[in-house]
Amino acid sequence: MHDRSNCNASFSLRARLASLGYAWRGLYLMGAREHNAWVHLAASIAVVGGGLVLNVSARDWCALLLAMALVWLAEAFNTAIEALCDRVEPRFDEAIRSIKDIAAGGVLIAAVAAAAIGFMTLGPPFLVLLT
Ligand SMILES: Nc1ncnc2c1ncn2[C@@H]1O[C@H](COP(=O)(O)OP(=O)(O)OP(=O)(O)O)[C@@H](O)[C@H]1O
Repeated sequence: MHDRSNCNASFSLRARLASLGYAWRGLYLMGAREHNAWVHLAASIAVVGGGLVLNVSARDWCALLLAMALVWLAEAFNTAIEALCDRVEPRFDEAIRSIKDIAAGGVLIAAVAAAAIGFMTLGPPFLVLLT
């Protein structure tokens, strides 16, 4: 096992690039294991497609990108917390149940906020397109 305790190691570009690789691996694992990530991916594609078709402003793109990032961030932390919980206690445990439910609640908050932002930014130009 690697010794992870050396906090005073000098700066290394190679190590920074390796960290990026670890982060990409994390995203891949989230996509492979977490079905909710597929839902987020479908929603993200729909939002980006909608933004392009409706030609929304730069300010609206900022809101949409932040909303999508918020959901992905919440889902990533939720997935990591779930994996840690399953590793620590695979059997039924009331504390684990609460921890997982709280993490899931965080995703719900992010998703509701993102949906509201999506409706507020894409809704009006979509209605204009329809009429
Ligand atoms: N070890 C456990 N002890 C007690 N309750 C648990 C345990 N594991 C999961 N749960 C309960 O089941 C719920 C779903 O847990 P799970 O790990 O399947 O997460 P999920 O992400 O909601 O499911 P999915 O695998 O579909 O993404 C949790 O929110 C929690 O209430």
